[in-house]
Amino acid sequence: MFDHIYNGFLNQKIKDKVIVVDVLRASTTITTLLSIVDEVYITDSIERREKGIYIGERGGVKVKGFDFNNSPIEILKNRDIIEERYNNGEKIYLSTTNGTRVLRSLKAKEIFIGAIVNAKAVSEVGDATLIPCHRMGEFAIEDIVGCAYIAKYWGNDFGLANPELVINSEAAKHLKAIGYEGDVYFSIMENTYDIVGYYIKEDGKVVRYED
Ligand SMILES: O=C(O)[C@H](CS(=O)(=O)O)OP(=O)(O)O
Ligand SMILES: [Mg+2]
Repeated sequence: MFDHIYNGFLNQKIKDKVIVVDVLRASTTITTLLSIVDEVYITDSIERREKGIYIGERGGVKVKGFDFNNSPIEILKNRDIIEERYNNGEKIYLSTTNGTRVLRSLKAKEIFIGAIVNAKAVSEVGDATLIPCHRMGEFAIEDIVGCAYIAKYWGNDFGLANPELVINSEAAKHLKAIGYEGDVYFSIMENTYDIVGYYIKEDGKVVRYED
């Protein structure tokens, strides 16, 4: 059933508006960051090129030399220092294994960031194509579930808006194995935020969407 749905996502017509969904954890992290700062730069590099706050991971493990992992809980635990450094002029850079690479490669007129933590808010951007991210090139059930949570507000969740599917996903098992179980439970807390990230491709950054 899931392959059929995933292929359905892959074969859908890309509308002017797309919603990129990476529940574990890039979309959840970006939405969390936008509750603290006004913009998040998206990069696929793991180098520290200029002064700034570098956040990211490869395979779930914080990049050596980065400040924080792609972890919403780690970010909230450090929100004061992030806010202080950001207010002192440092940019925030996010680089993750899957989600930020999908963002940088996607071509669409308007690109929004969707997750379970902002499902209702992002569903209100209007008629959009849901783009579930992969996980290292493989099908990621947690991202299909995230799309279902958003589609629920359009009238049909395909019976997939089920947090157990996220908790029991391979990505969640991996995060639990490397000590980030808290992020899994944080990521399934529906509508924690009414913030929607909007990716300005030409600037390489995500800002809060103001409709
Ligand atoms: O950091 C994450 O949760 C994942 C990497 S993995 O799937 O845990 O290896 O990256 P993301 O780009 O957020 O899917
Ligand atoms: Mg992911």
